[in-house]
Amino acid sequence: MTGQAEDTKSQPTLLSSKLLLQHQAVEAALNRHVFVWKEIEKSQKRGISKTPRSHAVPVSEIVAIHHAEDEDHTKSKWDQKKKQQFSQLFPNSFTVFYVTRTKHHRWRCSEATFSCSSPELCEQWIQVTREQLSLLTNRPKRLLVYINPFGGKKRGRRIYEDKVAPVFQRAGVSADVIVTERANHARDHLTTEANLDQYDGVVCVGGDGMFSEILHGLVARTQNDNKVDQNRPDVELKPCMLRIGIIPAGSTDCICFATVGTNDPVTSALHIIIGDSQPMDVCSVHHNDVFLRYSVSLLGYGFYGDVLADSEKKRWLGPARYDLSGVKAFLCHNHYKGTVSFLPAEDNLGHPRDKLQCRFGCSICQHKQSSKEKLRETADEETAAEVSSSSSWKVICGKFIAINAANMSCACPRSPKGLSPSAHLADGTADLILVRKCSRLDFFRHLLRHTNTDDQFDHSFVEVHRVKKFHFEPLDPQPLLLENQSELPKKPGFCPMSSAQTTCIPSTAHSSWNCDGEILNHAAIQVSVHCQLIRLFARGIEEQQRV
Ligand SMILES: CCCCCCCCCCCCC/C=C/[C@@H](O)[C@H](CO)NC(=O)CCCCCCCCCCCCCCC
Ligand SMILES: Nc1ncnc2c1ncn2[C@@H]1O[C@H](COP(=O)(O)OP(=O)(O)OP(=O)(O)O)[C@@H](O)[C@H]1O
Ligand SMILES: [Ca+2]
Repeated sequence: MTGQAEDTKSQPTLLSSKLLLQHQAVEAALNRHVFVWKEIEKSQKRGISKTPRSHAVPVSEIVAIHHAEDEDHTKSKWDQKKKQQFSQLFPNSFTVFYVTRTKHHRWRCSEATFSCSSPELCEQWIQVTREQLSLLTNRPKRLLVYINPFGGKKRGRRIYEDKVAPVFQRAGVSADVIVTERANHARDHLTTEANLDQYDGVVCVGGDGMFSEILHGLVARTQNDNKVDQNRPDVELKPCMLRIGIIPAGSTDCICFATVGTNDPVTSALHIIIGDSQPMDVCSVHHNDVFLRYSVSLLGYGFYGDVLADSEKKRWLGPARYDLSGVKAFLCHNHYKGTVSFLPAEDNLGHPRDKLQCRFGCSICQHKQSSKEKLRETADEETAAEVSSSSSWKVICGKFIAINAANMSCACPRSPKGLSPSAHLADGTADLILVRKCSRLDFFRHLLRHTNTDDQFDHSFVEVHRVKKFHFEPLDPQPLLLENQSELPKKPGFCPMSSAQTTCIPSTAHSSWNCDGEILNHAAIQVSVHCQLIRLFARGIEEQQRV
């Protein structure tokens, strides 16, 4: 039995009785925190006595409780029929649906059906359990769902209808669904139209691009409602009240993977139902005094900018476009001149190479949360100014193959540990990775380390800093105009001081920024990390799986 089951002893029991679980007599008990059932001593069979098994489910992980005969839309016709037959044999039965953990951080909705000795007892179990569930105020009741029908392998709608909607229905979560009709439909609807008062959360069904739409819509709406000007690079943004759920149906699903540990629609649906909450940092990106975009995962100039710029022309290839463009960018082996200046984070926020990974209940992110709250409570602006000026700006000038700012690990199926394995989801910092000009073989070694256990920062040409803000200036801020304009590359991605004089055209010495999978129009940018600006229906990656 788990530690939580031990809790039954210290908490007053709300209900306990003998029940039948698949012909096996059990002693079941419910208190505020846990529902436990224990087999009543089994009769000795052929002289072998079996140890009675017991099971404990935290109330916070109970999805729902229903009469066993209730219709269940998650079941096939065959299973429905079997259920009906069972209900005829055992009329006073109820089914408890609860979270179970399987391999690779996947969650599933399991069920156990208990038969009672009377209809009154059955009603009592259902009522008392539902009362306990209603006390869990963090659970959403009504959601606004946006589905991108064209994301990833174009299976968003099917994924939602087949895997997610039935589980929401079982849990009594209602959803207003909007299938998007164009890019930025979800963003615009959230920013100006949606009546958000009636919802407990917003869910996107799609990839990182779709998440980015929800992020931009929700953050813009919150700032507009609070009269905060997003164009001011130094402004303190208002945190968003509604949580965001991600049902993964995209090409990379990096944000889902790095906050849940897997890109599995049912797992995400269960995290939403039980009302998990994971705060997350958001980077604002400005060009001078003009707001460009927000980023939560990767801001990448050079290699990842070039990969993205090229991959946009190959959208028809689906998720494979990134691999093809990745190989192309690798072969081009471009490097770019520029100046990076950054404001380092305080020492107590760890270091990108300290091997302390951000996990469920991460102490670094929690510490940050409580100090942020304390600061808000005292409204002590002097202390705030002191904290933010505790370190000074550093400047690095050079030739870079890649400049990556990872606001979180960026773990994804392509790279399970991510671009910066020790980056934190909610610490108010990003890890700034500078990959200087090096040989193609060295860069290959560096890339390869994203897929194995070796340290990708352990190279002389790579440096990594934990930062709160950074600026980038390309060496030549004005794009160089060639005499013959037709010689200019169509996208800024493939260009410049290529050491591989293959198909790459020498030109402007500029790459472009990949901002969570969107190309930015400016190379010179100013970036600030806004600590815990949003919250997701997630809990971070769980350390040990209880299988
Ligand atoms: C030798 C194998 C090395 C493999 C190295 C893989 C490193 C992969 C790191 C992935 C980091 C993803 C960060 C997430 C960014 C998202 O906000 C964004 C939106 O979805 N996704 C992309 O921009 C999509 C970016 C996708 C980037 C894919 C890069 C693939 C590189 C392949 C290089 C192959 C060299 C082979 C030489 C023969
Ligand atoms: N109905 C629509 N028609 C066309 N584009 C759309 C529609 N709805 C959303 N989009 C856009 O499609 C883009 C890609 O969506 P999404 O992220 O879901 O899938 P993806 O293929 O995995 O892309 P990514 O690589 O960004 O994860 C998003 O930038 C979004 O703005
Ligand atoms: Ca962070």
